[in-house]
Amino acid sequence: MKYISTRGAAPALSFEETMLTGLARDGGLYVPESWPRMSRDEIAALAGLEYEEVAHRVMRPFVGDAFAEDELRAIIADAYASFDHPARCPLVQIGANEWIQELHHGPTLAFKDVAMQLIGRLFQASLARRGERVTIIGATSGDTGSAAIEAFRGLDAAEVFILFPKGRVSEVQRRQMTTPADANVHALAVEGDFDDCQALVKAAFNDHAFRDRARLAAVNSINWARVLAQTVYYFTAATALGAPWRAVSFSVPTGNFGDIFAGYVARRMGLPIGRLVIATNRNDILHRTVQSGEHRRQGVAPTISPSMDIQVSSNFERLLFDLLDRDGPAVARLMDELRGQGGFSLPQGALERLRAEFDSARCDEDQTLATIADIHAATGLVIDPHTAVGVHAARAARGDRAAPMVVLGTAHAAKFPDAVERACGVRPALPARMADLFERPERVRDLPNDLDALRRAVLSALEGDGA
Ligand SMILES: Cc1ncc(COP(=O)(O)O)c(C=O)c1O
Ligand SMILES: N[C@@H](CCOP(=O)(O)O)C(=O)O
Repeated sequence: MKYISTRGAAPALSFEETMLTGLARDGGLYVPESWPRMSRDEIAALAGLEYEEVAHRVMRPFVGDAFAEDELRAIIADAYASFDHPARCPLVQIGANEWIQELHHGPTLAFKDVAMQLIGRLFQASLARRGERVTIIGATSGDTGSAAIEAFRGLDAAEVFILFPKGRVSEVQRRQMTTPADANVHALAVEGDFDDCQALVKAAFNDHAFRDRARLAAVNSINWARVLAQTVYYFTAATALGAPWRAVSFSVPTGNFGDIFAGYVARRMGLPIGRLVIATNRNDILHRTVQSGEHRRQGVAPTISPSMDIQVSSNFERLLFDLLDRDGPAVARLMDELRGQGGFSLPQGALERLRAEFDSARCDEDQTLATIADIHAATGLVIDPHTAVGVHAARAARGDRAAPMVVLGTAHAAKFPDAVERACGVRPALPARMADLFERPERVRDLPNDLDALRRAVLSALEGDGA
């Protein structure tokens, strides 16, 4: 399998090269040159298998011969051994034919661990084989950062720089990033919002001299391997609920559009997904795009679901590539408009295709709090605000009640204790292994929203100069 850039002007790469490269050198995102299909029988055969076996069968066609059969199996097994639930991503019923898929059973209590635990190990194997070292720079609105740090901390082959928006992540999220003592981990608090952090990361990749000097690598969903690993749980949930013999719908709390794009990939592979609901908080660029065809960013508003406080949804570019019949130069023109003029209008055909693939709904702050309270009262479950946005959207866009609706439960409530307590009166506790999080010393450096400052911070850490 080869991977091509959404902007059409970078060389095609193998899976391993794509994973190690991150952003394409023309500024685009890598996607598979075609979507591998699974037959009905192959999908039916996934029902009841261990999560690890499903992961292997779903990902294998994308990985090609980059990793030997046994090596890939061993890496997958090791990655998910770090999860605290035997099903890895279990389903919990919350209503009539309505389910939450809990994706928070990994080490940092958010869905990011599902992919990050795997790609940390894939990177390690690959870099060891090649005798290479990389510098990871990542942007986070709270969860990617801690998952990346957990997956790469202490590794000789990677130096990790995580940019988070200062004052705009929860205290638990911040401490998860600032308390690891490993020398290869650098937490950077940026004066700005998540979009600023992500723009800085992309700008650093687009400075080719710096990128090559520091040997940059990406672990955001810029990296195709992240999205790929996230397609697996759509298969485990859907086959547990009757696919491929009936369609199963998903509601996905959405920010950077990576998690829901993984659902779109599963559908392209043949999984019968009914509705795919984009669930947004007040930062609703994606909902507005589906409603109006205008993809136009506004300022980022802080919310109680901070990990979704995003207005430039990176992976929308991957979808756009398909919506525009894989016309790279056309994607590049629209992305230039987004950067230069703050937005663009979807061409008519593209809007119709978008609406054929996705539903959308927006959830404001009061609705988020009310949903946490409702679910707690009805089921005793304590859900986090991002998951609540997903539940609200699922109910708003439900459609055929005979089709199971799965809400992706993207984080553990204990990451957002203040909002959750306000909503339902219960203050969710961190697991025992994290009980001393608030006593651990923090290590963090402030960073202005400035590319030059980022380059200096990275080079001074790597080379002891340039500061
Ligand atoms: C808890 C949580 N929910 C939802 C999202 C949105 O996911 P995505 O950015 O893949 O759309 C994020 C951030 O990515 C998150 O951390
Ligand atoms: N919500 C994310 C934002 C980054 O998303 P990614 O999937 O591109 O890494 C976060 O919590 O950091």
